[in-house]
Amino acid sequence: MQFKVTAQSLQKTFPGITLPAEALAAELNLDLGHLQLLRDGFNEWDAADETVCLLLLYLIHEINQGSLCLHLRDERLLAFASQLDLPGSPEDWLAIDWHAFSLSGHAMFVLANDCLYLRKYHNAEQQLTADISRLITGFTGSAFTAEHINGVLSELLGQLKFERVEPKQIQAIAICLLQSFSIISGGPGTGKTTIMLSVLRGLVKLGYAVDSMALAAPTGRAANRMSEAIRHGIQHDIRDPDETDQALTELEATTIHRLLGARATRGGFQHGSDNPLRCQVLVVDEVSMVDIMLMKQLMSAVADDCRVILLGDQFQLPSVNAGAVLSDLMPPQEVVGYCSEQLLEDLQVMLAGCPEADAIVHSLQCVNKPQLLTDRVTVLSVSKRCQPEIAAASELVRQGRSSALTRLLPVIDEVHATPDSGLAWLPETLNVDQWRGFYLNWIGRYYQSHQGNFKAQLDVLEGFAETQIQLYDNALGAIFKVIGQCRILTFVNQTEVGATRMNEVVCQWMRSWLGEPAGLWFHGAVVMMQENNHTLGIYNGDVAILLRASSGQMRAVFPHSGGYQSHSVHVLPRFTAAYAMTVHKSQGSEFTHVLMPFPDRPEHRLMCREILYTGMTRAKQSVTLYARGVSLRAAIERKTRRHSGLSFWYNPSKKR
Ligand SMILES: Nc1ncnc2c1ncn2[C@@H]1O[C@H](COP(=O)(O)OP(=O)(O)OP(=O)(O)O)[C@@H](O)[C@H]1O
Repeated sequence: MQFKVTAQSLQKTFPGITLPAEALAAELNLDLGHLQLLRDGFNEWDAADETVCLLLLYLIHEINQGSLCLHLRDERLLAFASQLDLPGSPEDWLAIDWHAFSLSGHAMFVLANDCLYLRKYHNAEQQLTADISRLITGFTGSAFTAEHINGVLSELLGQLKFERVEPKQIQAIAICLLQSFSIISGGPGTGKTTIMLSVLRGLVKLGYAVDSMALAAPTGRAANRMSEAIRHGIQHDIRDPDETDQALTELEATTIHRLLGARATRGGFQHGSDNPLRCQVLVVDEVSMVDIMLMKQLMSAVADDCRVILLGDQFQLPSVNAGAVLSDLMPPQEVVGYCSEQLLEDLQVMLAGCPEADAIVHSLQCVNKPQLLTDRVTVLSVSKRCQPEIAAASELVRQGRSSALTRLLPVIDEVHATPDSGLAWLPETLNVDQWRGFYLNWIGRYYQSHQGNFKAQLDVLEGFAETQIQLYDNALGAIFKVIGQCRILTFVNQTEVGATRMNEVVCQWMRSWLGEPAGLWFHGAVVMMQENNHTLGIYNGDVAILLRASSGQMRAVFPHSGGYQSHSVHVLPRFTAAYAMTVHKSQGSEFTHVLMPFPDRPEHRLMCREILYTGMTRAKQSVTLYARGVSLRAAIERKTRRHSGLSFWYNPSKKR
């Protein structure tokens, strides 16, 4: 938990140094923990002057914004320095002897490639780089020739039920079978899970045992979705699944923390370089949510004979903690689609007989000096699930094209005009009561138009027999379909456009619509967990419906392994209403219709492209934005920027 630093605490921490404390506290994202570390240092360092102090405060700010380091030539730093009359230039700052600043005999900072690091982040970055290199160049597991893969690949493609497998999907499967380390990035519905399934099936055909495979994701909910997706894929997308497919459906994905054996009390992990994981294939999903420290630990625990496949969407929100590992590992836009001559030759052999072979080969360009990751990444871009207008609009957001997007958005002025399909923009002109009326109408429309599936089924479930939940599959199925219809996704928790307030207002309306008495919770309330409970198999972000059971007790019912499970509300982790949730919480979920209200301050720090992109791409059918034009433009134009030294994997000689 971070405590916001005040001007007063800054002055107290650095009494000998004249600082524009008010400006610093207002503009920088500082925390007390890091500040105390600097205070301890300043007591020991003779050479620390005002410039050092300000640069280190800016370093803390950058770390708290998710960067691993401070780029000493960064334009924003230069603008900030000139605003504060900070003496010197980047050349002077680079010439400071940063190694001289140590605490208890340990150097605290590292300067590398014009970037200033706290040592722990530099070490993490170095170790991650070394481990990924090791997994690529020192792989000791089974490798397959292109000829060998050719037979398996055509069998795999022939077993997919789709009318057309996209060229990039085929390329991704081929690359994952060929390479010991590969990454697939793509937006929602572009087929990452489908590819993963084909790759796992291919590896089984090539001789890997199902029990040598491990699946992991950063959160329990994402891990659950991964296992469910495999079961669903085998059932629906594969022609004539056989026994090994059946075995694959039994693979249970786990959280990365659990896989690594995180120690609850002593901290640290059981698995690392000295005690590697035993799996020979590791697939990690939702990698955009994994921070540098966890990724470093995970890669260090992967044995030399293990294949690694990373899946995620590089354009989604980066991890809560420091780093943007997935996007750092992906190629910059200008080198997407580049590969080595060797890969091109291999692809020609692997794809022999495949009707898409020419399209794939012609979409690639050879580079003279391939780097470590050049031949190991595939970007998927055709969504097989998302409504085309939403896909096109989210692409404009991703590219930061605010004018093009605002031109594309149909402007509406009332709730009845919100579309059943596609996009709409309601410019923010409503007063508080009108705004509440708007979103109650919006939510009410979906719940009321499905009354028979929601209100009527709640009557069926009133006083349900808690030990025989399987008897209510139909009623619960109908209810969860309605719950998945609509969600308000917010940037913030507080204010009239924040999840907390909106949930209160919606709960009040729901209670009265359902005719429920006053009280803390009610029969039919839709709720979301805010913590994990591994024993119950319940995870942060899981959504449940509260129902009164035959015992009179309120119970929460969750979808679980194709059926449902119920728990007394008294044993649940902390939970909240789920009609509105922050975009951060919605990661990995999908809804038919999404309403996104923007904070009215365009300069709000959460107003950024990645949040808007992540929120919009949660919607399958319609997105309605409630925003001032200036806020909408600000969000699209502000890109999250996290500095690290990891982005040199494609062209190390390129200067930033
Ligand atoms: N080539 C294809 N043709 C038709 N449908 C496809 C194709 N590829 C995948 N699908 C279907 O599209 C849907 C989305 O695919 P999948 O779940 O693999 O995407 P994803 O990228 O993993 O999505 P998410 O990020 O939301 O988990 C699935 O229902 C899948 O069956």
